[in-house]
Amino acid sequence: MAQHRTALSVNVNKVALVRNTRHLGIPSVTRAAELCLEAGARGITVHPRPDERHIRSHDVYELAEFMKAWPDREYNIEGNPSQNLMDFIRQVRPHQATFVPDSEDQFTSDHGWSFPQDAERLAPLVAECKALGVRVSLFMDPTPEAMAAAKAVGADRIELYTEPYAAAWGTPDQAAQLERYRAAAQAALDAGLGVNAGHDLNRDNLTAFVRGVPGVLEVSIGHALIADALELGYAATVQAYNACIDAA
Ligand SMILES: CC(=O)[C@@H](O)[C@H](O)COP(=O)(O)O
Ligand SMILES: NCC(=O)COP(=O)(O)O
Repeated sequence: MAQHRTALSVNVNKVALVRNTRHLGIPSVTRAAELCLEAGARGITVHPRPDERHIRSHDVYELAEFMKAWPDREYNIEGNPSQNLMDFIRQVRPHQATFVPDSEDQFTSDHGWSFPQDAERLAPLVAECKALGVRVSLFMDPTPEAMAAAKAVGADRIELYTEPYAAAWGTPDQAAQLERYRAAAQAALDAGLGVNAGHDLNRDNLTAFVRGVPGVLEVSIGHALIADALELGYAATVQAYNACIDAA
């Protein structure tokens, strides 16, 4: 059993994706967030991409207003600080900004920041967030050697990009992948960083991840969780994911 309970932050991008296929406003992104928080999610995540394919600007602001009624829960906004993210951070001041090095038209996130290449442009943006009172997490591949550099640019946390772990689930590579993430998380902890994780986590692979990777403070989960919610409903789904965390 982990020493702390890993927080579940529900990414509601995919609710907006369905909503955007009509002009009817359903399904509601804020109602989804409300049902997830009522069921025990510890936070809400959005990744407003520049093309607004799912989360749109108005969603970011409406969720910011909505989250004021949930002062003990976390609002996490993800994105590339060289694109649209910083304007949202300046206006909304969420609890956490997760910097992700996606291109403008990226299909989905598929890699973390690179050091030393990205250090010079990240440092002032990290500093600006922290001056605004916003915690900064950097989306990172599971590379232990990069963690000291992430700390050096001022980040509070890193978010381990977990798609390679998820892709290896149920294959002979599973144990080796988990070991990569364990080592990367330990290096982050040793550097004084908090550890988040996300991308393609699901009800099958979550427990082993939280059990095997030290110090995971938060998992942000969207695609699989919202797919499960189509079958089970938001409340039962959030409870099931929290049960996966507790089973670790
Ligand atoms: C950083 C990360 O892994 C998530 O933000 C993920 O990319 C969600 O974005 P999509 O919902 O657009 O795939
Ligand atoms: N930061 C990861 C996230 O928010 C959700 O990723 P996914 O579960 O949609 O792959």
